[in-house]
Amino acid sequence: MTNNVVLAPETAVTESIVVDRLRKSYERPSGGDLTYAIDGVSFEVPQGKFVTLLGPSGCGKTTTLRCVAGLEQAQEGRIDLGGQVVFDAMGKRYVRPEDRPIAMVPQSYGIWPHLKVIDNAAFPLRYGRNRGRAKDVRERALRMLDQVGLAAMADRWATQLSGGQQQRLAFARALLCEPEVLLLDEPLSNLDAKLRAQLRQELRSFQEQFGVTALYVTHDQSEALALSDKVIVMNKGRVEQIDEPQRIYARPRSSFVADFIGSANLFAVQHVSRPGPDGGVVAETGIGAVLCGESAPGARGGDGGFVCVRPENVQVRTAEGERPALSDNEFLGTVASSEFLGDRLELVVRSGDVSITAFARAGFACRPGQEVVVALDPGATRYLPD
Ligand SMILES: Nc1ncnc2c1ncn2[C@@H]1O[C@H](COP(=O)(O)OP(=O)(O)OP(=O)(O)O)[C@@H](O)[C@H]1O
Repeated sequence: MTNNVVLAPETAVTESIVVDRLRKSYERPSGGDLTYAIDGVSFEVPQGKFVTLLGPSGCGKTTTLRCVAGLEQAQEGRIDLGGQVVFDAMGKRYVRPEDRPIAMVPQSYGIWPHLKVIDNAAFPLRYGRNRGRAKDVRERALRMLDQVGLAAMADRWATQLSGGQQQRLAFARALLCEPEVLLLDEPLSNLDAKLRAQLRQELRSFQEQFGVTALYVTHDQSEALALSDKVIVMNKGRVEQIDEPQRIYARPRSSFVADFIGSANLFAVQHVSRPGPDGGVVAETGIGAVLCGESAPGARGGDGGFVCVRPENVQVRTAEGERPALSDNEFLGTVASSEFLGDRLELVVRSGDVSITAFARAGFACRPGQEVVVALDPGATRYLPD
Protein backbone atom coordinates (compact mmCIF):
# COMPACT_ATOMS: atom_id res chain seq x y z
CA MET A 1 0.00 0.00 0.00
CA THR A 2 1.35 3.44 -0.92
CA ASN A 3 1.48 6.53 1.27
CA ASN A 4 -0.94 8.40 -0.93
CA VAL A 5 -1.81 11.70 0.77
CA VAL A 6 -4.03 13.05 -1.99
CA LEU A 7 -7.41 13.66 -0.43
CA ALA A 8 -10.80 13.08 -2.02
CA PRO A 9 -12.73 16.27 -2.84
CA GLU A 10 -14.66 17.80 0.07
CA THR A 11 -18.29 16.73 0.19
CA ALA A 12 -21.21 17.97 2.32
CA VAL A 13 -20.42 16.35 5.65
CA THR A 14 -22.74 15.35 8.40
CA GLU A 15 -20.74 12.32 9.50
CA SER A 16 -17.31 13.11 10.92
CA ILE A 17 -16.29 9.47 11.04
CA VAL A 18 -17.39 6.67 8.74
CA VAL A 19 -15.85 3.26 9.37
CA ASP A 20 -16.95 0.68 6.82
CA ARG A 21 -16.37 -3.08 7.15
CA LEU A 22 -12.92 -2.80 8.67
CA ARG A 23 -11.00 -6.07 9.11
CA LYS A 24 -7.56 -6.42 10.57
CA SER A 25 -5.44 -9.34 11.73
CA TYR A 26 -1.97 -9.10 13.23
CA GLU A 27 0.79 -11.33 12.02
CA ARG A 28 1.71 -14.00 14.52
CA PRO A 29 5.46 -14.32 15.07
CA SER A 30 5.01 -18.04 15.81
CA GLY A 31 2.71 -18.72 12.84
CA GLY A 32 -0.62 -20.48 13.45
CA ASP A 33 -4.14 -19.57 12.40
CA LEU A 34 -4.88 -15.93 11.65
CA THR A 35 -7.54 -14.45 13.88
CA TYR A 36 -9.02 -11.05 13.25
CA ALA A 37 -8.51 -8.41 15.94
CA ILE A 38 -11.38 -6.57 14.25
CA ASP A 39 -13.71 -8.41 11.94
CA GLY A 40 -16.07 -6.33 9.80
CA VAL A 41 -16.42 -3.30 12.10
CA SER A 42 -18.73 -0.56 10.74
CA PHE A 43 -20.09 2.57 12.39
CA GLU A 44 -20.69 6.28 11.79
CA VAL A 45 -20.22 9.25 14.12
CA PRO A 46 -22.11 12.45 13.29
CA GLN A 47 -20.30 15.78 13.57
CA GLY A 48 -19.98 17.02 17.17
CA LYS A 49 -21.15 13.79 18.82
CA PHE A 50 -19.41 11.79 21.55
CA VAL A 51 -19.30 8.08 20.75
CA THR A 52 -17.65 5.37 22.83
CA LEU A 53 -16.15 2.03 21.86
CA LEU A 54 -16.89 -0.23 24.83
CA GLY A 55 -16.04 -3.86 25.42
CA PRO A 56 -13.90 -6.29 27.40
CA SER A 57 -10.13 -6.50 27.14
CA GLY A 58 -8.98 -7.77 23.74
CA CYS A 59 -12.27 -7.10 21.89
CA GLY A 60 -10.59 -4.76 19.38
CA LYS A 61 -11.36 -1.25 20.69
CA THR A 62 -7.80 0.06 20.55
CA THR A 63 -7.14 -1.54 17.18
CA THR A 64 -10.23 0.21 15.79
CA LEU A 65 -9.14 3.56 17.26
CA ARG A 66 -5.58 3.13 15.96
CA CYS A 67 -6.92 2.35 12.47
CA VAL A 68 -8.96 5.60 12.60
CA ALA A 69 -5.81 7.45 13.70
CA GLY A 70 -3.77 5.83 10.91
CA LEU A 71 -1.38 4.16 13.35
CA GLU A 72 -2.52 0.76 12.07
CA GLN A 73 -3.64 -0.25 8.58
CA ALA A 74 -6.47 -2.73 8.15
CA GLN A 75 -6.45 -5.39 5.41
CA GLU A 76 -10.05 -4.63 4.40
CA GLY A 77 -12.46 -1.72 4.66
CA ARG A 78 -12.60 2.01 4.40
CA ILE A 79 -12.44 5.04 6.71
CA ASP A 80 -13.68 8.59 5.99
CA LEU A 81 -12.86 11.47 8.32
CA GLY A 82 -14.57 14.83 7.85
CA GLY A 83 -15.70 13.79 4.37
CA GLN A 84 -12.23 12.73 3.23
CA VAL A 85 -11.29 9.16 2.45
CA VAL A 86 -8.28 8.55 4.70
CA PHE A 87 -8.15 4.79 4.20
CA ASP A 88 -9.48 2.49 1.50
CA ALA A 89 -8.06 -1.01 1.23
CA MET A 90 -9.65 -1.56 -2.21
CA GLY A 91 -8.59 1.80 -3.60
CA LYS A 92 -5.17 1.51 -1.94
CA ARG A 93 -5.50 4.86 -0.21
CA TYR A 94 -3.76 5.56 3.08
CA VAL A 95 -3.39 9.02 4.60
CA ARG A 96 -0.68 9.31 7.24
CA PRO A 97 -1.70 10.13 10.85
CA GLU A 98 -0.15 13.60 10.71
CA ASP A 99 -2.26 14.43 7.64
CA ARG A 100 -5.55 13.25 9.16
CA PRO A 101 -7.85 15.83 10.82
CA ILE A 102 -7.43 14.23 14.24
CA ALA A 103 -5.85 14.70 17.64
CA MET A 104 -5.26 11.82 20.02
CA VAL A 105 -5.20 11.73 23.81
CA PRO A 106 -3.50 8.49 24.86
CA GLN A 107 -3.83 6.62 28.15
CA SER A 108 -0.46 7.92 29.36
CA TYR A 109 -1.31 11.57 28.41
CA GLY A 110 1.70 11.81 26.03
CA ILE A 111 3.07 14.85 27.87
CA TRP A 112 6.65 15.90 27.08
CA PRO A 113 8.50 15.80 30.45
CA HIS A 114 11.36 18.06 29.29
CA LEU A 115 8.97 20.91 28.37
CA LYS A 116 7.15 23.47 30.50
CA VAL A 117 3.35 23.26 30.67
CA ILE A 118 2.93 26.19 28.27
CA ASP A 119 5.31 24.66 25.73
CA ASN A 120 3.50 21.34 25.90
CA ALA A 121 0.21 23.12 25.20
CA ALA A 122 1.73 25.24 22.41
CA PHE A 123 3.39 22.24 20.74
CA PRO A 124 0.73 21.71 18.01
CA LEU A 125 0.69 25.45 17.21
CA ARG A 126 4.46 25.37 16.63
CA TYR A 127 4.94 21.94 15.06
CA GLY A 128 1.48 20.52 14.21
CA ARG A 129 -0.63 20.34 11.06
CA ASN A 130 -1.70 23.99 11.41
CA ARG A 131 1.77 25.34 12.31
CA GLY A 132 2.64 28.79 11.05
CA ARG A 133 -1.01 29.87 10.99
CA ALA A 134 -1.02 31.15 14.56
CA LYS A 135 1.00 34.28 15.23
CA ASP A 136 0.06 34.67 18.89
CA VAL A 137 1.14 31.18 19.92
CA ARG A 138 1.84 31.82 23.61
CA GLU A 139 -1.33 33.85 24.06
CA ARG A 140 -3.53 31.21 22.44
CA ALA A 141 -1.93 28.43 24.49
CA LEU A 142 -2.42 30.49 27.66
CA ARG A 143 -6.07 31.09 26.82
CA MET A 144 -6.61 27.35 26.41
CA LEU A 145 -4.72 26.60 29.64
CA ASP A 146 -7.01 29.08 31.36
CA GLN A 147 -10.05 27.19 30.07
CA VAL A 148 -8.82 23.96 31.63
CA GLY A 149 -7.76 25.66 34.88
CA LEU A 150 -3.99 25.44 34.35
CA ALA A 151 -3.02 29.03 33.46
CA ALA A 152 -1.39 29.61 36.87
CA MET A 153 0.89 26.59 36.26
CA ALA A 154 1.94 27.55 32.73
CA ASP A 155 5.60 28.00 33.60
CA ARG A 156 5.98 24.83 35.67
CA TRP A 157 7.65 21.74 34.27
CA ALA A 158 5.01 19.32 32.99
CA THR A 159 6.27 16.65 35.43
CA GLN A 160 5.31 18.96 38.31
CA LEU A 161 1.61 18.48 37.53
CA SER A 162 -0.62 15.90 39.22
CA GLY A 163 -2.15 13.08 37.14
CA GLY A 164 -5.45 14.95 36.76
CA GLN A 165 -3.65 18.17 35.75
CA GLN A 166 -1.57 16.26 33.18
CA GLN A 167 -4.78 14.83 31.76
CA ARG A 168 -6.24 18.36 31.44
CA LEU A 169 -3.00 19.51 29.76
CA ALA A 170 -3.21 16.61 27.27
CA PHE A 171 -6.78 17.59 26.51
CA ALA A 172 -5.88 21.30 26.07
CA ARG A 173 -3.06 20.38 23.72
CA ALA A 174 -5.34 18.12 21.66
CA LEU A 175 -7.95 20.89 21.31
CA LEU A 176 -5.26 23.34 20.18
CA CYS A 177 -4.73 21.05 17.17
CA GLU A 178 -8.25 22.15 16.13
CA PRO A 179 -9.10 18.60 15.11
CA GLU A 180 -12.26 17.50 13.34
CA VAL A 181 -12.07 14.33 15.41
CA LEU A 182 -10.68 13.79 18.89
CA LEU A 183 -9.54 10.23 19.62
CA LEU A 184 -9.33 9.28 23.30
CA ASP A 185 -7.83 5.96 24.40
CA GLU A 186 -8.84 5.30 28.03
CA PRO A 187 -7.59 8.78 29.01
CA LEU A 188 -8.87 8.54 32.60
CA SER A 189 -7.71 5.06 33.48
CA ASN A 190 -4.65 6.17 35.48
CA LEU A 191 -6.70 8.31 37.86
CA ASP A 192 -8.50 7.40 41.09
CA ALA A 193 -12.25 6.83 41.01
CA LYS A 194 -13.30 10.24 42.38
CA LEU A 195 -11.08 12.22 40.01
CA ARG A 196 -12.22 10.07 37.09
CA ALA A 197 -15.85 10.93 37.76
CA GLN A 198 -15.03 14.66 38.02
CA LEU A 199 -12.79 14.75 34.95
CA ARG A 200 -15.15 12.80 32.74
CA GLN A 201 -17.78 15.50 33.21
CA GLU A 202 -15.18 18.22 32.48
CA LEU A 203 -14.05 16.34 29.40
CA ARG A 204 -17.59 16.07 28.10
CA SER A 205 -18.28 19.77 28.66
CA PHE A 206 -15.03 20.79 26.86
CA GLN A 207 -15.96 18.51 23.97
CA GLU A 208 -19.41 20.10 23.71
CA GLN A 209 -18.05 23.62 24.10
CA PHE A 210 -15.56 23.13 21.25
CA GLY A 211 -18.01 21.17 19.12
CA VAL A 212 -15.41 18.55 18.32
CA THR A 213 -16.39 14.98 17.39
CA ALA A 214 -15.07 12.48 19.93
CA LEU A 215 -14.34 8.77 19.62
CA TYR A 216 -13.58 7.39 23.08
CA VAL A 217 -12.27 3.97 24.09
CA THR A 218 -13.06 2.45 27.47
CA HIS A 219 -13.81 -0.88 29.10
CA ASP A 220 -15.61 0.97 31.93
CA GLN A 221 -19.34 0.69 31.28
CA SER A 222 -20.35 3.43 33.73
CA GLU A 223 -17.96 5.85 31.99
CA ALA A 224 -19.44 4.91 28.61
CA LEU A 225 -23.05 5.29 29.80
CA ALA A 226 -22.35 8.61 31.55
CA LEU A 227 -20.44 10.27 28.71
CA SER A 228 -21.75 9.10 25.38
CA ASP A 229 -24.32 10.13 22.82
CA LYS A 230 -23.96 6.60 21.49
CA VAL A 231 -22.16 3.50 22.68
CA ILE A 232 -20.65 0.90 20.35
CA VAL A 233 -20.45 -2.38 22.25
CA MET A 234 -17.75 -4.67 20.84
CA ASN A 235 -17.11 -8.36 21.44
CA LYS A 236 -14.41 -10.53 19.84
CA GLY A 237 -13.61 -8.04 17.10
CA ARG A 238 -17.24 -7.42 16.10
CA VAL A 239 -19.85 -4.80 16.86
CA GLU A 240 -22.63 -6.26 19.04
CA GLN A 241 -24.82 -3.15 19.34
CA ILE A 242 -24.76 0.58 18.58
CA ASP A 243 -27.28 2.62 20.53
CA GLU A 244 -27.93 5.45 22.96
CA PRO A 245 -26.84 4.57 26.53
CA GLN A 246 -30.46 4.26 27.76
CA ARG A 247 -31.33 1.82 24.97
CA ILE A 248 -28.16 -0.20 25.45
CA TYR A 249 -29.16 -0.66 29.09
CA ALA A 250 -32.92 -1.15 28.67
CA ARG A 251 -32.96 -2.90 25.29
CA PRO A 252 -29.87 -5.05 24.89
CA ARG A 253 -29.82 -7.01 21.64
CA SER A 254 -27.85 -9.96 22.97
CA SER A 255 -27.08 -11.76 26.20
CA PHE A 256 -23.49 -10.51 25.87
CA VAL A 257 -24.61 -6.85 25.93
CA ALA A 258 -27.14 -7.49 28.72
CA ASP A 259 -24.49 -9.15 30.84
CA PHE A 260 -21.66 -6.71 30.10
CA ILE A 261 -23.70 -3.57 30.84
CA GLY A 262 -25.02 -3.45 34.40
CA SER A 263 -26.31 -6.59 36.05
CA ALA A 264 -28.94 -8.75 34.42
CA ASN A 265 -30.85 -11.92 35.19
CA LEU A 266 -30.52 -14.22 32.17
CA PHE A 267 -32.63 -17.38 32.19
CA ALA A 268 -32.04 -20.02 29.52
CA VAL A 269 -35.14 -20.58 27.40
CA GLN A 270 -36.27 -24.09 26.46
CA HIS A 271 -38.98 -23.01 24.08
CA VAL A 272 -40.53 -19.73 22.99
CA SER A 273 -43.77 -18.80 21.20
CA ARG A 274 -43.66 -16.82 17.97
CA PRO A 275 -43.52 -13.06 18.78
CA GLY A 276 -46.83 -11.18 18.54
CA PRO A 277 -47.17 -7.88 16.60
CA ASP A 278 -45.86 -5.95 19.64
CA GLY A 279 -42.80 -8.26 19.95
CA GLY A 280 -44.11 -10.04 23.06
CA VAL A 281 -43.47 -13.77 23.59
CA VAL A 282 -44.11 -16.49 26.17
CA ALA A 283 -40.85 -18.24 27.07
CA GLU A 284 -40.61 -21.59 28.85
CA THR A 285 -37.76 -21.41 31.38
CA GLY A 286 -36.49 -23.19 34.48
CA ILE A 287 -38.91 -21.13 36.63
CA GLY A 288 -41.92 -21.67 34.36
CA ALA A 289 -43.61 -19.67 31.59
CA VAL A 290 -42.39 -16.04 31.49
CA LEU A 291 -44.24 -13.28 29.63
CA CYS A 292 -41.71 -11.05 27.87
CA GLY A 293 -43.11 -7.71 26.73
CA GLU A 294 -40.43 -7.36 24.05
CA SER A 295 -38.05 -9.38 21.95
CA ALA A 296 -34.69 -8.41 20.51
CA PRO A 297 -34.48 -8.38 16.69
CA GLY A 298 -34.25 -11.80 15.10
CA ALA A 299 -36.66 -13.52 17.50
CA ARG A 300 -38.70 -16.41 16.06
CA GLY A 301 -40.72 -19.15 17.69
CA GLY A 302 -38.63 -22.18 18.66
CA ASP A 303 -35.95 -23.30 21.05
CA GLY A 304 -33.12 -21.48 22.77
CA GLY A 305 -32.27 -17.93 23.74
CA PHE A 306 -32.56 -16.10 27.05
CA VAL A 307 -35.05 -14.16 29.12
CA CYS A 308 -33.42 -10.96 30.36
CA VAL A 309 -34.69 -8.90 33.29
CA ARG A 310 -32.77 -6.35 35.36
CA PRO A 311 -32.82 -6.75 39.18
CA GLU A 312 -34.67 -3.42 39.62
CA ASN A 313 -37.52 -4.85 37.54
CA VAL A 314 -38.02 -7.82 39.85
CA GLN A 315 -40.35 -7.23 42.83
CA VAL A 316 -40.12 -9.47 45.90
CA ARG A 317 -42.86 -9.97 48.51
CA THR A 318 -43.30 -12.30 51.43
CA ALA A 319 -45.21 -15.46 50.51
CA GLU A 320 -48.45 -15.47 52.53
CA GLY A 321 -49.93 -18.85 53.54
CA GLU A 322 -49.05 -22.33 52.34
CA ARG A 323 -50.14 -21.87 48.74
CA PRO A 324 -49.90 -18.16 47.89
CA ALA A 325 -51.94 -17.04 44.87
CA LEU A 326 -49.65 -16.30 41.92
CA SER A 327 -50.47 -14.03 38.98
CA ASP A 328 -48.75 -14.02 35.57
CA ASN A 329 -44.95 -13.65 35.86
CA GLU A 330 -45.02 -14.40 39.61
CA PHE A 331 -42.98 -17.31 40.92
CA LEU A 332 -42.42 -18.88 44.28
CA GLY A 333 -38.84 -18.98 45.54
CA THR A 334 -36.57 -19.18 48.57
CA VAL A 335 -34.21 -16.43 49.67
CA ALA A 336 -30.66 -17.73 49.16
CA SER A 337 -28.86 -14.58 50.31
CA SER A 338 -29.57 -11.00 51.32
CA GLU A 339 -26.98 -8.22 51.25
CA PHE A 340 -27.47 -4.77 52.76
CA LEU A 341 -26.16 -2.11 50.31
CA GLY A 342 -27.10 1.04 52.28
CA ASP A 343 -29.98 2.32 50.18
CA ARG A 344 -31.41 -1.14 49.35
CA LEU A 345 -31.09 -4.89 49.79
CA GLU A 346 -29.74 -7.15 47.09
CA LEU A 347 -31.52 -10.49 47.29
CA VAL A 348 -30.76 -13.73 45.51
CA VAL A 349 -33.84 -15.93 45.29
CA ARG A 350 -33.76 -19.58 44.17
CA SER A 351 -36.74 -20.77 42.17
CA GLY A 352 -36.42 -24.26 40.72
CA ASP A 353 -32.87 -24.45 39.40
CA VAL A 354 -32.76 -20.72 38.62
CA SER A 355 -31.22 -17.91 40.71
CA ILE A 356 -32.91 -14.52 40.46
CA THR A 357 -31.25 -11.33 41.70
CA ALA A 358 -33.62 -8.60 42.88
CA PHE A 359 -33.40 -5.30 44.71
CA ALA A 360 -35.68 -4.63 47.68
CA ARG A 361 -36.07 -1.61 49.95
CA ALA A 362 -33.47 -1.49 52.73
CA GLY A 363 -36.11 -2.16 55.43
CA PHE A 364 -37.58 -5.27 53.75
CA ALA A 365 -37.62 -8.00 56.40
CA CYS A 366 -36.35 -11.33 55.08
CA ARG A 367 -33.81 -13.98 55.93
CA PRO A 368 -32.15 -16.79 54.00
CA GLY A 369 -34.43 -19.80 53.70
CA GLN A 370 -37.63 -17.72 53.76
CA GLU A 371 -40.27 -18.31 51.07
CA VAL A 372 -41.00 -15.29 48.88
CA VAL A 373 -42.86 -14.44 45.68
CA VAL A 374 -40.85 -12.83 42.89
CA ALA A 375 -42.69 -10.85 40.22
CA LEU A 376 -41.03 -10.01 36.88
CA ASP A 377 -42.34 -6.83 35.28
CA PRO A 378 -43.42 -8.06 31.80
CA GLY A 379 -42.89 -4.61 30.27
CA ALA A 380 -39.21 -4.73 31.28
CA THR A 381 -38.66 -8.44 30.57
CA ARG A 382 -37.04 -9.10 27.23
CA TYR A 383 -36.49 -12.16 25.10
CA LEU A 384 -33.03 -12.41 23.51
CA PRO A 385 -32.90 -15.00 20.74
CA ASP A 386 -29.10 -15.55 20.72
N1 LIG B 1 0.53 -5.40 17.88
C1 LIG B 1 -0.18 -6.53 18.01
N2 LIG B 1 0.30 -7.71 17.58
C2 LIG B 1 -0.42 -8.85 17.69
N3 LIG B 1 -1.66 -8.90 18.21
C3 LIG B 1 -2.19 -7.75 18.67
C4 LIG B 1 -1.49 -6.51 18.60
N4 LIG B 1 -2.29 -5.53 19.13
C5 LIG B 1 -3.42 -6.14 19.52
N5 LIG B 1 -3.38 -7.47 19.25
C6 LIG B 1 -4.44 -8.45 19.49
O1 LIG B 1 -5.62 -8.00 18.86
C7 LIG B 1 -6.75 -8.21 19.69
C8 LIG B 1 -7.47 -6.90 19.96
O2 LIG B 1 -6.60 -6.07 20.73
P1 LIG B 1 -6.98 -4.58 21.14
O3 LIG B 1 -5.78 -3.98 21.83
O4 LIG B 1 -7.53 -3.87 19.99
O5 LIG B 1 -8.13 -4.85 22.20
P2 LIG B 1 -8.78 -3.85 23.27
O6 LIG B 1 -10.23 -4.12 23.21
O7 LIG B 1 -8.35 -2.47 23.03
O8 LIG B 1 -8.17 -4.41 24.62
P3 LIG B 1 -7.71 -3.61 25.96
O9 LIG B 1 -8.96 -3.07 26.60
O10 LIG B 1 -7.09 -4.70 26.79
O11 LIG B 1 -6.74 -2.56 25.54
C9 LIG B 1 -6.25 -8.89 20.95
O12 LIG B 1 -6.43 -10.28 20.80
C10 LIG B 1 -4.78 -8.55 20.98
O13 LIG B 1 -4.04 -9.55 21.60
